[in-house]
Order: sequence, then structure tokens, then C-alpha cells
Amino acid sequence: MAALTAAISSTPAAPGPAARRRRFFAVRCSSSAADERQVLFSRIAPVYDHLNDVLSLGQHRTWKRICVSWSRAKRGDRVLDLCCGSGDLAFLLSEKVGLDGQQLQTAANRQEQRWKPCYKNIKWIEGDALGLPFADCYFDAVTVGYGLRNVVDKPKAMREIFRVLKPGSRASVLDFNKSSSLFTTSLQSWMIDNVVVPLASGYGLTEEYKYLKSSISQYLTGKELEELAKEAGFSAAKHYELGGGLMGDLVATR
Ligand SMILES: C/C(=C\Cc1cc(O)c2ccccc2c1O)CCC[C@H](C)CCC[C@H](C)CCCC(C)C
Ligand SMILES: C[S@@+](CC[C@H](N)C(=O)[O-])C[C@H]1O[C@@H](n2cnc3c(N)ncnc32)[C@H](O)[C@@H]1O
Repeated sequence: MAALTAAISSTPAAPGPAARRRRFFAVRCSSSAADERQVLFSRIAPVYDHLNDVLSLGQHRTWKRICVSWSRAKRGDRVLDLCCGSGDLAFLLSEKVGLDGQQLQTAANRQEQRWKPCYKNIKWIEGDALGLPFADCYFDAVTVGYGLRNVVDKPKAMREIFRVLKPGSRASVLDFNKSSSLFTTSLQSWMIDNVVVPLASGYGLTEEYKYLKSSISQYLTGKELEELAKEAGFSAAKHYELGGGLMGDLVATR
């Protein structure tokens, strides 16, 4: 089976060098609340990757690698990065599933390529996580990086993820952790209030980054995410805290 990385998001993200050459869109309608989210992400897109690096001191890349690793995506798989944005996880998945050996050998002879040959397997789609344009039991792994918290109907999104996964395959859902620890919650809130939002204000994005705190407060705890996955039909679900409890990754097996 030919390796494929499908990457779907509802907002055209700020195309990085690699993404810029590989995007095409199938525009879909969505709810007004979802439209508001799309406008928000379109506004932050130009500085999104930069601020993630600065504000997390680059740690978000580690959390994303863990998310992809725990999806168990492997060479030759067909995988989906849902809510892909600027494609961080899609590129990581692409490197996991790779291309046929001989094509990689060609690339090995062209060391100057910034563009990795495996990225040819990425198909960029603009669409809605609440109505995925894929058949049932289609993917060997699904990742969602900082996306589930932002969709307006989380149970529906989780059911869609379940629907498109093959039996025995995994979803790996990375996001902020809505902690039950008062200390962690206080630290997270303090960082957002006193570091994240003030810095984002320098880019005229005060309200957009203030949304982080409200969206986390309205998100699900790790236990609630496990329950959400089980209610969607997953046979197993476990939420793991990352970054000292500031982040978390739900691993759910169909
Ligand atoms: C990659 C990260 C966040 C992505 C992200 C998700 C959203 O839903 C947003 C909504 C609105 C605006 C921006 C985002 C957004 O960037 C996580 C890292 C980046 C965070 C912005 C930084 C969070 C700081 C942590 C609370 C503390 C980090 C401690 C670190 C170990 C130094
Ligand atoms: C915070 S960004 C995450 C981007 C990327 N996954 C990452 O880890 O950096 C959230 C993304 O979710 C997308 N999104 C929000 N609601 C969506 C929906 N209903 N369907 C598809 N994408 C959605 C937004 O367009 C945005 O690109």
C-alpha cells in the first residue's frame, strides 16, 4: 500500500517553505462558531510557528514528536493529521511513513534538498473535522495536535476520528492539559496571563492568545477525554501528562 499522509485543517495556515509548494484546498462550509475559530487562526497564522517556538522554548516540538510516536505510525502506513494548521505533525508523520526505498535513495544523492522526498506523500486538504471526506476504516493512525480543544463539537470529532481509523489503530491527541492540580492550573494560567498574552500583544494578538485560557478552561480533563474516546467507541484510551502537566496526550485505540 502506498504511504500517504493526509493533512486536513479548516484554516489555511501560514505556509512554511515546504507547505507553500504542496497545498491545495477543498473548501467546506462550517458553523458560525467554527467560522470565528477559523478567523482567529487565520489571524495568528503568520506568527503562529514563531510564537510557539519562543513561548514554549521549543518544547512544543518535543511534545509533537511524542504525539506522533505514540500514534504508532510506521513506514508504508496511511495516516491523517487532523487540524494540521501549518503542518508540524503532518511533516513528522510523513517522515514516519516515508516513501519507497529507491525514491529515498535518489534524495540521498541530493543532499542540498531542504525538501525531504517523503513530503511528496502529503496531501493537504482544507476541510472540517466534523465531517471527514474519508471512508470508514481508512487510516492506520490519526494525530490531532492542539486541534480537539478548538473544534465546536468534540464528541462528533472523536466519532469521526474513530470512524476513519482501521480496527486496532491509534489516535494520538495532543493538547493543553486541563489539570486537576491547583498548582499546575495556577502555573498554566500565570504563564498565559503574564508571559504568553503580553508577548502576543506585541504582535497585536492580545485577544487571540487570551482565547487560550478560556479554551483550556472549557476543555476536558484527561479522565474526561478518556471517557469521550470510550463513548465514541474506542476500545482503550489513556491520557498522559506532558511538560510537567501543562500539556497532555490522549492515546486511543480503536
Ligand atoms: C504548540 C502550542 C500551542 C499551539 C496553540 C494552540 C491554540 O489553540 C492556540 C489558540 C490561540 C492562540 C495560539 C494557540 C496556539 O499557539 C503549545 C506551546 C505554545 C504556547 C502558546 C505556549 C504555552 C506556554 C505554556 C503555558 C508554558 C510553557 C512552559 C515551557 C516548558 C517553557
Ligand atoms: C492551534 S492550531 C493547531 C495546528 C497544528 N496541528 C499544530 O499542532 O501546530 C488548530 C488548528 O485546528 C484547525 N481547526 C479548528 N477547527 C477545525 C475543524 N472543525 N476542522 C478542521 N480543522 C479545524 C484550525 O484551522 C487550526 O489550523
